[in-house]
Amino acid sequence: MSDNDSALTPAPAAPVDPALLALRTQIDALDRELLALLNRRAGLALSVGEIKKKEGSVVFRPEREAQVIDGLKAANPGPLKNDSVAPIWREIMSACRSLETPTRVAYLGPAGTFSEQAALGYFGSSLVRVPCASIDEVFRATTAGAADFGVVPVENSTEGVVARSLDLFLTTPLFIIGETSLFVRHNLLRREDALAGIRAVCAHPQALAQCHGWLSHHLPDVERRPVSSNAEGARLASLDPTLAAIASDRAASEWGLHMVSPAIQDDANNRTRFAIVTHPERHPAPAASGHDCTSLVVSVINRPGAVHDMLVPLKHHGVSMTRFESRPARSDQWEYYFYIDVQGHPDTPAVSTALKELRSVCAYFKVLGSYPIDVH
Ligand SMILES: O=C(O)C(=O)C[C@]1(C(=O)O)C=C[C@@H](O)C=C1
Repeated sequence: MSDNDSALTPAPAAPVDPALLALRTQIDALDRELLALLNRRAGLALSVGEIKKKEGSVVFRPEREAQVIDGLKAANPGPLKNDSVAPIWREIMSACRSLETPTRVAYLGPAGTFSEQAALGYFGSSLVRVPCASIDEVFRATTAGAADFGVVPVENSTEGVVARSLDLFLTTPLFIIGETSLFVRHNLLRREDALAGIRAVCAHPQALAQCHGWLSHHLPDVERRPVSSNAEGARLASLDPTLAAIASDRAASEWGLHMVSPAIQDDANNRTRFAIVTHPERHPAPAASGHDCTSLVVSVINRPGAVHDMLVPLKHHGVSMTRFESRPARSDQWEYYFYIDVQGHPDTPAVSTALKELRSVCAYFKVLGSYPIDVH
C-alpha cells in the first residue's frame, strides 16, 4: 500500500461508548412511543374532521391552534425550549389538519421567498403551495378561491408599512384570520464568490431599501434593480454572473448561489410581519383565543380634533392600541385612512363597546379581522 493509498483509506471507526449505545436504544424506544401517540392524535383529528364535515364547518381553527400552543408552552417543564415547542406542534397540527382536508395557501413566490417561509412557519409544511407573482395576485387567488388562505407582508421593522397590502385590504372582501412575523436576514448572493464585477443588484424594492446603507457603502456605483421578489432576483443572478441578488439563505441553496456577504440588512433585528387572509364566504371569523388582536381601517371627516375624538372610546374602555398607521385616501382632499390594531376580541364587552363608539365618529369603518396574536 502506498502513502497515497493510506491517505485515502478512512480510519477505522472508534468503538462506540456503551453508555451512548444504551441512551440511543432508549431514544429509539421513545421515538416509537411518540410515533404511536402521534398516530393516536392523528386518529382523533380525523374524528374531529368527520364531525366538522357533518356540521359543514371549516377545518382550520386558528384560535384552537393558538390555545394548544399557548397551553403547551405554559406546561413545558423543559429542557426543551418554548421556542422549539411552538414549531414542533405547528408541524404536528399541520400534519393532522392535512388528514382532515388539504390547505391551499397563496403567497408571493417563487420558491425561497420570505413569504413562503412565513406561510410554512404559520401553517406547517403539510400545505398545498400556491406561489403568486405579486401581492395583488395573492389577493386575487384567495378572493377567487384558487387558494383557501393568502399570506401577505404588512409591515417591516426597518421600512414601515407594505403599502400595497394595506391598500388591497380596502378594495377586496378578504379579512385577516391570523398573523406571523419573521426575522428577515438578507444576504448578497451571486454565481461568483466576489464583490468585484457586479453590474446590478436585483431584489424586491423592500429588500433594496432594507439594505440601503450596506449597498451605499460596499457597492456605491452599482445599479439597484427592483424585481418582483427576492427569489426572482436570485433566479436572474443564477443565469448571469454579472448580476447579484439580495435574498434568503434558502434562496442561495435553491438557486446554487454563493453567499458573498451574509446578513447585509441595515437593522440586525430586521423583522417582517405578515397577515393571513381569507374570504368571509368560505371561512368564519376566528372565535376569541384569549390573546387576540383586532385590526381596523377607519377614516374621519377632516376637522379639528377628529383624530383625537376617534381615540377617546379606546381610552375610555381601557382598550390598548398597538398600532396606528395612516395612508393617504387618494381623495385629493388631504384625507387619510388610519390602520389601527387594538388588543382584544369583540367577544369581550370592553372591545365591543369601544368599537361601536369608535364607529359612530368615523366616516368610514371596516374591521379587517380579529385573530390570535402570533404565538411563535
Ligand atoms: O380541534 C380541531 O378542531 C381540530 O381539527 C384538530 C386540530 C389539531 O390538530 O389539534 C387540527 C386543525 C385545527 O386547525 C385545530 C386543531
